[in-house]
Amino acid sequence: MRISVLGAGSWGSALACAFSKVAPVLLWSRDQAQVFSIHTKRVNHGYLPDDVIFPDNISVTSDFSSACNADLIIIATPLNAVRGVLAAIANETKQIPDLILVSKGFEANSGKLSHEIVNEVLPGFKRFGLLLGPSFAKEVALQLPTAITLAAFDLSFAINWMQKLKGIPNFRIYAHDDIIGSEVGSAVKNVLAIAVGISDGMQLGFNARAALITRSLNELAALVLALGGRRETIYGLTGIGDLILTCTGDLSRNRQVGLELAKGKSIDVIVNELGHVAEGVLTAKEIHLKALSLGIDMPIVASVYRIIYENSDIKSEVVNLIARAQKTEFI
Ligand SMILES: NC(=O)C1=CN([C@@H]2O[C@H](COP(=O)(O)OP(=O)(O)OC[C@H]3O[C@@H](n4cnc5c(N)ncnc54)[C@H](O)[C@@H]3O)[C@@H](O)[C@H]2O)C=CC1
Ligand SMILES: O=C(CO)COP(=O)(O)O
Repeated sequence: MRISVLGAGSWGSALACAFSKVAPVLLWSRDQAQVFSIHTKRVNHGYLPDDVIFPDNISVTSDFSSACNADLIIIATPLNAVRGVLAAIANETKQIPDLILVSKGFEANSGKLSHEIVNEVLPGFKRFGLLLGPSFAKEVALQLPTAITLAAFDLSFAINWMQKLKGIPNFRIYAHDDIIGSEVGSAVKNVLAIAVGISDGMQLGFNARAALITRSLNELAALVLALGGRRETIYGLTGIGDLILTCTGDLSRNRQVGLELAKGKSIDVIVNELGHVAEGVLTAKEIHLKALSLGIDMPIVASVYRIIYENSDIKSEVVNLIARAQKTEFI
């Protein structure tokens, strides 16, 4: 079994390390200097801790063609690069290998989810799944216990790869067949983590954090159901699981964006300083527009949208959230 991972950022590198426990892995990066550095130093400085040493059965390449020659390709770029990567694979080979996508978000401008992008770029192609759930790259790379969901429209695809990837230490995969619910939860939680980061950064307290996470789950649930996901998925790893992780774990880049916004920094400065993708920034706009067009009430997402895109005052947004018209809890 040959596995290729496309994208040598934090998550692609962590997954390469994890999958190398069950098969040889070819890690592709578009950056030749990075390939040379990983090849010679066996670390991916700036993306994973320097004490994560790449095992010998991970090879690194900038040759896209050789990376397409695999039994399984993992696409681990930011979501907005997925369309181009899929097109490049289709351009490279007629025999497209099984694909697992791991990006979280809605595509900028189109508002599409990963599975919709696959359907557009590779019409009729069915052998793909999404690996999503609460999983900080650093902790996976350090082999700390992680449970994650592999969702596919065809459950047998997910079960097949769940079984083939068995044996990665401390990495437990659950198969699932609700791609839409899994994807939507994974995309929305990033925006909500920015909100919780703002609240924590403003030191609004533990009550506020609990309230925000709970009401966030309500918003996440509303969008999952409106877009055709299943209710049970909301309470799974890609729903509440990843929401809790990203809202409370300081390793989250999205939470960090919120913490920095609370200090009064501009979003451009924050994104520039971060040096890694925080999908919630672009996704906030897509989800806000989607909620408006579907008539779904998502006040926390709307606040994050206004703070990022309309330079709205953070303190006023907090006041407005609390002062919203009274309502029953579950309607
Ligand atoms: N870091 C994490 O803990 C986790 C990240 N994810 C998701 O994985 C995706 C990637 O995240 P990270 O690896 O953390 O981001 P990152 O910012 O650490 O790395 C992104 C990598 O993608 C590369 N890249 C960007 N555009 C590209 C393109 N057009 N073609 C080829 N390579 C390109 C960059 O050069 C960089 O190496 C995101 O959607 C994120 O939400 C999912 C689970 C965990
Ligand atoms: O998706 C993640 C963990 O499951 C990573 O979250 P961040 O992108 O906010 O770091």
